[in-house]
Order: sequence, then C-alpha cells, then structure tokens
Amino acid sequence: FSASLHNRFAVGGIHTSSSSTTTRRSTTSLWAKAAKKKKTKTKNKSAAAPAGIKGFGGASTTTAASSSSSNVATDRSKPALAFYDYMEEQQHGAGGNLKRAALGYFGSLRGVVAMRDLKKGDAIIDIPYEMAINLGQEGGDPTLPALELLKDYCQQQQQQQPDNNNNPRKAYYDMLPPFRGDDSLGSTDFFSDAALEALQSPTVVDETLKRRQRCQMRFDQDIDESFPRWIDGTPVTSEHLQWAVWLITSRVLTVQGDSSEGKSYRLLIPFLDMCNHDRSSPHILSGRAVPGGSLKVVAGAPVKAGEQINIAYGGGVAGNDRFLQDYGFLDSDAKANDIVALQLLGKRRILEGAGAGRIMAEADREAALKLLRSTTMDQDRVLLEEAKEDPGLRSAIQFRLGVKQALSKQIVMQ
Ligand SMILES: C[S@@+](CC[C@H](N)C(=O)[O-])C[C@H]1O[C@@H](n2cnc3c(N)ncnc32)[C@H](O)[C@@H]1O
Repeated sequence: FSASLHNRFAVGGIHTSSSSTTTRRSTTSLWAKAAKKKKTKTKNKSAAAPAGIKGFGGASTTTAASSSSSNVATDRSKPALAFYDYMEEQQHGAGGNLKRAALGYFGSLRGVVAMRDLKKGDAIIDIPYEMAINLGQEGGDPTLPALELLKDYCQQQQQQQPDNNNNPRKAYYDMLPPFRGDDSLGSTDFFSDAALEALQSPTVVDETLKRRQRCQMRFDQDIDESFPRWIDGTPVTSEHLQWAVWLITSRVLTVQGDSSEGKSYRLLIPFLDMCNHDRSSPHILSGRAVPGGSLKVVAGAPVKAGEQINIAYGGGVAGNDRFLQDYGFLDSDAKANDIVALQLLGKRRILEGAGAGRIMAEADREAALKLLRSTTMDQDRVLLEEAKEDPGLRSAIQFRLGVKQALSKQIVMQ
C-alpha cells in the first residue's frame, strides 16, 4: 500500500512507501526464506482452526455479530481454499489467522472479515516474515520490484497444480487480482488519453506518463526471450509489466528491517495485503522485516465478528491524486480531496512523485487551477452522467469534481 516515506504506521514497524531517492537493488535474498522446517501439512485442518473459515460457523453464519455486516459472504472458492491451505502449511505457520479472520466479499470488493470478536490490542492478522515476499530494498522505482514479481509469478504459474516444491507461492499468486482486471484498470497507468485529460491535473498526467515511459524502458532493458513466459505460454509484454507495477504500488508494504541496519524492504505480505482501505480505520500495522519477525494488523478498537478489517493506506495522509495513481480508486473520505486542494493552494507539501516533500511550484499550481476552472462543477456533473462507457473517464471527472468541492470549501473558509 505504497505511498510515502513520511507515513510511518508504527514505531519500528511497517510503513507505506514507494517513494525514495534510492533505487539501489536489495542485497538480501529475494524471498523471505524460512528457517528450514518440515514441509508437512496440518493433518486435521478443522482441528487447527475450529472456529474459523476452515471450521464450522464463520462470519456469514455467526451469531456473535450483531451488525448487518455479519452477513458478509466469506470466500470459500476453490482458489481461496487452496490459499487457506497454503497459509496453514507448517513452514508458513499462518493458519492461526484463519481462526480470527478470512477473506470475504463486501459487495463486489474482496477484503478481510473478522471471524470472531476481538479485543483492542489483539493481533487480527499475524503473518510470519518468512511467508512474505521480499521484493528488495525500498526505492523510488516500482518497475524494479515489479520485474522481480512478474518473473516469479510467471515461473510459479508454469504448473497447473500448486506443488510446494516447484511452485510454492502459486496458491497465493492465484489470489492476486488478474491481469486486465477492473481493479488494475482503475489506475491512471491504464487511462485513455481522454480520461487523462479529464483529470485537469497536469502533475498527475505528467507523473503517469513518466511512469509509463519508465515501465517501457524497464521492459526494453530487462525482458528478453530468456524471461519466463506468461501463463498461456506467450511472451510477456510491457502491459504485463504495467500490471505488475500496479500490484506493487497497490499492495506492497514498506517494512523496516533490523533496527541496527536502518534499511526498509518492500514486502508482499499474503493475506495482510487483502485488507482494504478506510482512512478512519483504528487498526495498526506493526512488525519488522527480520527472520522470525511477525507482520501484524493489531486491533486499535474492539472488533465484532463479521466486521471488515480495513487499514488506512498511505498512513492516512495520502490524497486522491495518489489513490488514483497507485491504488486505482478514489477514496470517498472528503479528506482525500482536501489534501489535493491544499497542495494546489500551496498549503501542503507534495507527498510523492516530482517535487516530493516540497510545496508545489506557483506556476504549476496556477496551471492546475486554470484547468480546473475551465469547467464548472455543474458541467462536470453532466459530463459524469455522459461518461458511462469509460470507467477511467468517470473516475477522472469524479476526481476533479472532488477537488473542486474541496477547493471551494477552502476558499469559503479563508
Ligand atoms: C491491498 S489491495 C486490497 C485487497 C483487494 N481488494 C483484493 O481483493 O486483493 C488494494 C486494492 O483493493 C481495492 N480497494 C482497497 N480498498 C478499497 C476501497 N476502500 N474502495 C475501493 N477499492 C478498494 C483497490 O483495487 C486497491 O488497489
């Protein structure tokens, strides 16, 4: 859930970041290696998780939950069950999580649902570091970890059935949002020209075009015939790499390593990466990228069975400019638009991209405000109605409408 270096979630813990000046590759091994343990499956799964997703009950049937969210449909699809098995495998030791939480659907959005009541301070999710995929040291270029991820993804997908000796991460990879899926297409990286223009945001357009260019350069430079093939046996394309970049920007967490080392790493943390965003979430991320470490979501308030377990992406300080570029959706919380408006008024520093950490240059602010003034909010609402065919165009118009609303609030307040 990459966003910014400034947004540390927890002391000595996980923070969100895709931004930094360093682009050095990690010298650590790519995969967080487990201390050698016997690779045996838990024999009696329902004994291992008597009250969780693998046992009886569950969030969809529990009587403990009183809210309407207790009717959440837990994900018991074949790939999900294979993924739960994968978590339970002894070398991962993450099966205990399934007593407390599972995957569920909130409308059409998959997320994590509590399987039982939990107290404030309880670990809701607790994933051993060894289960995480370490994509290298923190850096500003998402195409580097994307390349590593894409390579491993293609290698793991070579066989149809998960086989823990040859493709141990397949069960997890099968749960990732698919290539060309609606989720990934929500990111500005996949916007049509018309949608990009409709953003009325020169800085977002500029950053998007640069990222596309960087992705193409990475593809030209590092992907050749020796690269593993795509799932269907055809050569990997730059569009596959763009999808992998989106996986990085939307689901990787930057986690501090050993305190004496002073380094941070980009981790894909299975299951934890399935938590959706809610800016007001009280839950806290903690943990370190060290052997034996635990990567946790700790309850910041009591949790009821059936409740969705969300976390605040971007440390709760990212605006909708970042949400649209990195995650591919707009945060409905008004604060996400207020942040963009404050940046445009020179009252808040830019979080990431060109000029990160600085107040936006006056000329850039003026250019952006001029574009925003080129249509009224009423006109935008009409255009939004008309933009049914192009989801990117709709998001772009929604983005600028939100920014205009936030700007008008700021101006009234002045
Ligand atoms: C870290 S993943 C979260 C899990 C994801 N829903 C899944 O099923 O794999 C981040 C992605 O989830 C979706 N997402 C997370 N929070 C959301 C929200 N509040 N509204 C809409 N989509 C959201 C977006 O597609 C985002 O890029």
